[in-house]
Amino acid sequence: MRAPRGKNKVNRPPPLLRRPKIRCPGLCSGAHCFCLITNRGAEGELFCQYVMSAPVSVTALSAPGKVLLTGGYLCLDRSYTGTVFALNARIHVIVQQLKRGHPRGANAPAGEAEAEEGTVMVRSPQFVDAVWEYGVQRCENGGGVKVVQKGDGKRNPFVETSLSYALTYISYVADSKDFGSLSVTIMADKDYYSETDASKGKKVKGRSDDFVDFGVPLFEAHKTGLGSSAALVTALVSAVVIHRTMQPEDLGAARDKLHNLAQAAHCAAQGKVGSGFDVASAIYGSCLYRRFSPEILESIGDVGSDGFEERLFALVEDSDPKHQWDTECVDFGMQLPRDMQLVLCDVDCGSETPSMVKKVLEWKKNNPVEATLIFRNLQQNNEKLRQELKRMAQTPGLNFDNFKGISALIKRIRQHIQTLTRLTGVPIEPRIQTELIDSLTKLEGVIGGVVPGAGGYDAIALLIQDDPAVVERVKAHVANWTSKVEDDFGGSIGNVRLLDVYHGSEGVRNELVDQYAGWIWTRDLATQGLS
Ligand SMILES: Nc1ncnc2c1ncn2[C@@H]1O[C@H](COP(=O)(O)OP(=O)(O)O)[C@@H](O)[C@H]1O
Ligand SMILES: C[C@@](O)(CCOP(=O)(O)OP(=O)(O)O)CC(=O)O
Repeated sequence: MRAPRGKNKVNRPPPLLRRPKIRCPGLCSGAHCFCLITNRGAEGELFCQYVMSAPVSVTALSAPGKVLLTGGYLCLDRSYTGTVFALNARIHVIVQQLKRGHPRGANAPAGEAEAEEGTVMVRSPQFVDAVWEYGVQRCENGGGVKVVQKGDGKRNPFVETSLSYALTYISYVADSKDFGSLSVTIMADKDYYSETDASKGKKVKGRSDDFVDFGVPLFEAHKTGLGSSAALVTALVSAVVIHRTMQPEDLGAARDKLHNLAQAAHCAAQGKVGSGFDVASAIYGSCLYRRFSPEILESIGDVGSDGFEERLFALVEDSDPKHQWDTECVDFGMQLPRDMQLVLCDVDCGSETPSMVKKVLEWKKNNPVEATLIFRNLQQNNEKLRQELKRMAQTPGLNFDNFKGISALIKRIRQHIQTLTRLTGVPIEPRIQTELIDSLTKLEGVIGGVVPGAGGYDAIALLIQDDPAVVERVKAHVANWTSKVEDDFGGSIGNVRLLDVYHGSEGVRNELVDQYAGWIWTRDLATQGLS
């Protein structure tokens, strides 16, 4: 079914005043010195507005990061499941419609005539030089809509693919290829990346301190492994689709289609079909996840190939009887039991998931009997743990003293993971992680801990009593942590620190724009009654 075309949600503001050209000290990091200064900050400093045009409507939403508590490797196979928890760390995307047909005029670089028809300007203002400008290209023979990066800056495949997929879908649904120009701002909660000197720095007057300035280029930032790309792709495709074809209140009803679109875009950007648990939790929130059959995405082809838009439309609408979506997200939005909290400990070390996955799958293929035995054992215990958590979440009046069964189940799961580590020769739970989890588990108030997802030298997940004193105890324990064992894979642990991240439960959701004050064009939004 074709959805109605988007409507402007607010009245257009009066045209911007043109001012003399000055290098911008602010939001765009000076990268766009062709822009005209139009805004004054709280201390009288001038900020640019990219001057292409004035924002006329805005859509803001966010999607959560994830932690795959159990089911790493298993959930790549539809015979098994994974329990994924959404986190309260979220990636936000704000889409602003820019005034139509407004050329970049005298400031436009030569040879960019097509930019005047449709430009997408994407910024991640928490990072240095994180600005990507795209022209919108219509492809022949139903090949869809492709965004083409201008300039020779480092590409961002996740942003680029999400935009191409979202615009292709919209143009087909709305039967129009006319998007005007869009500005997209990406904001990430601070715990997606390790701290930097800048992120620990002082608050900037007039700018919301819900978000921090990392002060480094994005590609130098050290990820903490919360699933930034899946949350980003999910928030970005959802924001663009909602912005152009729906109203924010349609988000709930559109979830399944947005899930299909985000899975397709994320796989294309990654260049591989993963289990998709991260995109699913970004859309639906915490859930028991069973993956989709990988064949569903195999025949989609590339943006620009003949008939791509029709194939993408059928995929998103789930209208191809030969390739029907079979993702299962059960109990989505599930909660933890009362008096229980989930926290993550960053070990400042990160692992290479793709090669670990490849090696485990190779081992599984070469050792089918052993692999089935251990995967089944793991699945059974993972399922027991999930059922127990669910039962406790639904039982009133429980507290920490009731969590002994959970501790025992986690221990058993870890024994199987340690066996898998030994058999595969892949550092899923390497010895230095075992040492850290074991020592944390002995602390009063800690229920248990696991290496989530693919494991490796990534952050560990702890279930603890929901009490600030326990958080302080864990923090004190890991401060100045040094390993006393020799690692079986030669790994080492850097700074261990408790991330300020908890269970969040909720999937993609609409956001209010006032929380982005100082990061987006709030002055204009305020005059439009939006902030
Ligand atoms: N704040 C951001 N702004 C723009 N792009 C981002 C941002 N955060 C992440 N990305 C994109 O996601 C990529 C990281 O994805 P990936 O390596 O799969 O890590 P993760 O495990 O966190 O998903 C980055 O290289 C970048 O392309
Ligand atoms: C191995 C896996 O089953 C789980 C990987 O989980 P992680 O949370 O480790 O993933 P990344 O965000 O890619 O680092 C692969 C999958 O399911 O896709």
